Amino acid sequence: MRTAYTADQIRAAEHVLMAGLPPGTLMQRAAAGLAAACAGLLGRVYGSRVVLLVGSGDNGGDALYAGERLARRGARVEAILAGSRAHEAGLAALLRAGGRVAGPGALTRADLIMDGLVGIGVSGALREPYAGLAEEANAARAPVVAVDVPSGVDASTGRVQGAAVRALVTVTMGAVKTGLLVDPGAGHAGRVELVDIGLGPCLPDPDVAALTGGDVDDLLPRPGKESDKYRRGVLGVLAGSDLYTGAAVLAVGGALRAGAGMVRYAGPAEPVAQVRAAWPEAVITLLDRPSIKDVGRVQAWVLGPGLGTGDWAHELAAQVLGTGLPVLVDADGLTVVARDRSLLRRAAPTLITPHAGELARLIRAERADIEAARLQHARAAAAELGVTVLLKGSTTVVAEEPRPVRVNPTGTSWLATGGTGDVLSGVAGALLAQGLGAYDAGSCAAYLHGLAGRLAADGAPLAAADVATALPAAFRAVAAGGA
Ligand SMILES: NC(=O)C1=CN([C@@H]2O[C@H](COP(=O)(O)OP(=O)(O)OC[C@H]3O[C@@H](n4cnc5c(N)ncnc54)[C@H](OP(=O)(O)O)[C@@H]3O)[C@@H](O)[C@H]2O)[C@@H](O)CC1
Ligand SMILES: [K+]
Repeated sequence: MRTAYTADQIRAAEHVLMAGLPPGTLMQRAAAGLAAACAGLLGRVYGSRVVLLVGSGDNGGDALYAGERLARRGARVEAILAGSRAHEAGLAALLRAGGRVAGPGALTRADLIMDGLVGIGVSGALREPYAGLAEEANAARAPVVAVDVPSGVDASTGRVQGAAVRALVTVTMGAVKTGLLVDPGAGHAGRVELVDIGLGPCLPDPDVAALTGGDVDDLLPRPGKESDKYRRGVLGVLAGSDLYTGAAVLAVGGALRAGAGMVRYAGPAEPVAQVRAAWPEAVITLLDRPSIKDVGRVQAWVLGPGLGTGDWAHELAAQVLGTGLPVLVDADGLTVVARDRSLLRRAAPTLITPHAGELARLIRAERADIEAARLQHARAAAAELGVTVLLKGSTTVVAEEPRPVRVNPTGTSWLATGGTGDVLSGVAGALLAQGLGAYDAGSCAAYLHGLAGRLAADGAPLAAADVATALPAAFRAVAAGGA
């Protein structure tokens, strides 16, 4: 499990750790790790040109001391001082080692740029000249190594207001910051390398966590010798309408490929015909009225993809949400519950899987605000609605009170295409039916779906059905430890 922390959590932990150490110890540990990461990127340090962007705080201090170390190994190190002051001892050390102070023009001749403008001490959008320097660094040909966080990214949330550095690598000190795992910040951070400065024992419970392939493998239910199709978990899928048939096919496909012992599909004639043709494995109930009475026993429900939003959908929603079983609500199901949020008041687990627009309707917020601050909104929605929230998008996050938000590390932009959400709902529903809690089912499903998306896309556009087809490969990659 990869864990991450807010700026306040890091500061508090640093405070405790620093109290027992000689002054400057942590910054030297940080600088040593930073210099080693830069040396690794440069390959040959001697003679290379390193340009430091140095802000007025300790983030600049880290850069100056790392610059000193590289200068002692023969690099030509130049520091651009962005603030009215700079870390005094750090600057003196750099100058003693042969480094010098330069103007912004130095950026064009750099082999490597170190971004030490601001770290966890930033507040608000970057001011000038910091903002302009961030943009010049982004435009330069040299790779950028961000110190602790890319300047302009909020370390606690991943929010970006205005200009922000785009790094190839972010070398982060002591612990990963939440903003490095959540877009848009994650998109600016590049590869995140953690420098151990001894903070571990001082850290509180994490703010967010990201599953690894190994974690997913540990969480996934495996059929045992005693398993039969009923004991492995039966999923009921209420999806599709005479107008939208594809959603039903994709949701059932996702569920069948995600290990459900059996998938029961119930719907009107058109999607029934399509599901029957695509998935002879599914057990089908043709509905001539909105009732789950004749569907048979299930361990969990998926409600919503392509279901429509009229009385039919509302009646089915009321019935499944009235059961004591886990229910996943997606797509049209979300529109129905947004109109009548009392449907979500229930004791059994409920996993909702909105994208930003659907969540906006549910919690009466603006879509743009949700996209800019995904974590906070997912968390707030989970608390307000009393459900587990899987918020889909550039970074998919899973929030459930009172646990750390799970941030999904897999995925590809190619997944932003119609129907992939239907596959995801089938996968998560199948995991619910197999007995995983909503939090684990949601985060494992997001991981596997994102990985299947990557495998299916492989650098080219994909169709949602390809994601379902790639699911077995994703399961195998996780089991083999290769994901
Ligand atoms: N503590 C530790 O033990 C360790 C800390 N470490 C390192 O220290 C970093 C934190 O250092 P920090 O607290 O000095 O804050 P930092 O990120 O440099 O920024 C503050 C400065 O930025 C400025 N500024 C603020 N907002 C701005 C804006 N919008 N636009 C422009 N400028 C803005 C603000 O200027 P002012 O407003 O005061 O003029 C202030 O001077 C941390 O990320 C890590 O790298 C490591 O060495 C490990 C040990
Ligand atoms: K920085």
